[in-house]
Amino acid sequence: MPMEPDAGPAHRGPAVQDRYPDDFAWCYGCGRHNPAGLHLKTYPDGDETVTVFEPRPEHMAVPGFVYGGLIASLIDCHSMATASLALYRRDGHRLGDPEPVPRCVTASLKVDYLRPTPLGVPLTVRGRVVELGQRKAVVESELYAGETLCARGQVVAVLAPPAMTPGPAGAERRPG
Ligand SMILES: CCCCC/C=C\C/C=C\C/C=C\C/C=C\CCCC(=O)SCCNC(=O)CCNC(=O)[C@H](O)C(C)(C)COP(=O)(O)OP(=O)(O)OC[C@H]1O[C@@H](n2cnc3c(N)ncnc32)[C@H](O)[C@@H]1OP(=O)(O)O
Repeated sequence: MPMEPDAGPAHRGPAVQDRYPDDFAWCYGCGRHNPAGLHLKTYPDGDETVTVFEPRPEHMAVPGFVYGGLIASLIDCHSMATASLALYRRDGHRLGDPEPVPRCVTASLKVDYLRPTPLGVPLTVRGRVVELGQRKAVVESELYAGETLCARGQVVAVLAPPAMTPGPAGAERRPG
């Protein structure tokens, strides 16, 4: 069966973050060029998106449990990618097209921590767009440890305005 270019991880298609423009691929949470970053990867899954990330021991809040700031980062980056993909598709593209995926910035990030999130297991975040505007998307993302819903985020993403140009090239883009 031919591989669908817009398919999820089971189909080994590109992640949204693989298709961001190079200048906008330095984010700590998901930038493919940031050697010290988390390298989160978001894949389409029907009308939703999915990512899987296994926190490392240093991501702890207290022994055995994940730091809430990390959870917020996963929800943030996954929701930004979910919004970017929705705007890309709205413009008639499919992931895998040669045009880069547009970049969004976080206007608002709200996280509800519903249950303690255990360390030592992969976390799955599923996202979906609940409102799509011309330059804005509202995304809801849910974070699971196994079958347990541990956190829920509501995120407002705004397309980076064309006037927003990246900072100067050089050392400040190359941490460490
Ligand atoms: C890194 C960000 C800043 C650096 C900029 C320089 C260059 C970068 C260029 C592109 C970005 C590339 C890569 C980004 C990398 C990583 C991203 C990962 C995620 C992050 O780590 S990113 C950092 C934290 N992020 C910020 O640093 C944003 C600071 N901020 C702003 O730059 C403005 O604030 C902005 C652009 C968000 C909006 O400003 P704006 O003037 O363009 O748009 P406007 O006000 O018209 O809002 C349009 C619609 O969004 C709604 N809206 C706005 N704010 C809202 C809020 N707080 N709550 C609910 N809704 C809100 C309005 O209600 C309206 O909705 P509606 O269309 O329905 O009326």
